[in-house]
Amino acid sequence: MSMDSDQPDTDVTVAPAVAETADDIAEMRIRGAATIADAAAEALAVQAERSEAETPAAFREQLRAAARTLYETRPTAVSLPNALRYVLRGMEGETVSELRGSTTSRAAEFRDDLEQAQATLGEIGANRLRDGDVVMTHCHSTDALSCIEAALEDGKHIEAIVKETRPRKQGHITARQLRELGVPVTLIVDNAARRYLDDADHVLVGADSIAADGSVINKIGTSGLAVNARERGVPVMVAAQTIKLHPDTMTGHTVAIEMRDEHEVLPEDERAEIVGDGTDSSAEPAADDDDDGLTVENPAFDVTPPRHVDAIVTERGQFPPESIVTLMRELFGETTDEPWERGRGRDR
Ligand SMILES: O=C(COP(=O)(O)O)[C@H](O)[C@H](O)COP(=O)(O)O
Repeated sequence: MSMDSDQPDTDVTVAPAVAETADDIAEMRIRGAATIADAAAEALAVQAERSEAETPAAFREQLRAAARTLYETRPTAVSLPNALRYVLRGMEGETVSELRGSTTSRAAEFRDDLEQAQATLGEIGANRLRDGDVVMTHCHSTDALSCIEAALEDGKHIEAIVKETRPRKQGHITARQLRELGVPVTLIVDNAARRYLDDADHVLVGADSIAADGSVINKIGTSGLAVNARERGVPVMVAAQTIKLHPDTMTGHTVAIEMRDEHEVLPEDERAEIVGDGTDSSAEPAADDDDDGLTVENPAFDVTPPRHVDAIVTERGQFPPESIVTLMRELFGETTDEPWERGRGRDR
C-alpha cells in the first residue's frame, strides 16, 4: 500500500478544503478511525464538486491527487485508505459532469453506509452488555460508544470506568460523551487500569485496523489492558465496523504503527527539567552538540494478539478474532491495489 514518492509531481490542483481536511487529520483535530474515513470521503466529494477540470482525464487525476494528499496524513487507521478506495472505485463516466455526479453520490453512499454500519454494530454489541454492567474503555471510539448507546436505548443501566489515555487524553472525550448519555463515569489514569479491572464486566475498545489473523491495532495501551483483562477474567470486546478490516494483511503485509511527535509526551520545558539547560558543568557530556542523551518515543498504536480478544463486533455480526479472515475474504477478495496510484506508480 506504499505511495511511490519518487514519482514526479504532476501539476494537479487539490482543492484548499481537501488540504485543510488533510491537515486536520494529521494534527488530530479530526481523529478516530471512523471519523477520519467519513471526513476523507467528504473531502473527495468536495474535490469533485469544486473541480475546474476541463477533461475527464484531468478530473480523474485531481481526484487521485486529493486521495493521495489525504492518504499521506496518518498511516495506521485502514479506514482511511478503505474509504478513499471505495469512493474512487465509484468514479465512473465519460464526461466531467458524469464523473462529478458518480463521485459525489458514491461518497454520499459511503458516508450513509458508515453511519448505518455503526448503528447496526451498536445494536449487536449491546446484546453482549447486561443490565447493570460496568465497562472499561480506552481512548475514544465512536464504534464502542455506539454499543453503549444501544444498550441504554434497550433500557439497560451501564456504568463506565474510563481510562485517561495518555498522552492525548482521548478518555476525556469518552467521559464527556458518556456523561451526555447519562452514564455514571469513573475516570482513572492509565496506570490504575489493572486495579479497577476487578470492578469491570467488560473491556470495550474500538480499532484502527484489524489484521487477517485477528490482531487488533488500536490506541497504544490497548494490548497491555487486554493482557491484564485476560489475567483478571474480564472479557475484551472490540467494536469495529468492517471498514477497519485491513485487506493488505491477507497477503502478509503488516500494519504501520504511527510514531507521533515527542512533544505530545514531553514538552520542551519539561525536557529542560530533566536534562538541564546545558549550564550544569558536572553533567555527563553529551555525545555531540545536538544530543542531550534523552530519547522520547511516542508510538500512537499497538497490536493486541487475537488470543487476548474475546469478540470483534462488526455490523455483520460478532466474530471470534481467529475467524475474521473469512469476512475479510468475502468483503475484499484478494485485491489490494490502490486506485489513486494508477497512472503514477506500479499500475502505470
Ligand atoms: O485509537 C483510536 C483513536 O486514535 P486517535 O485518537 O489517535 O485517532 C480509536 O480507538 C479508534 O480509531 C476507533 O475509533 P472509532 O470507533 O471512532 O473509529
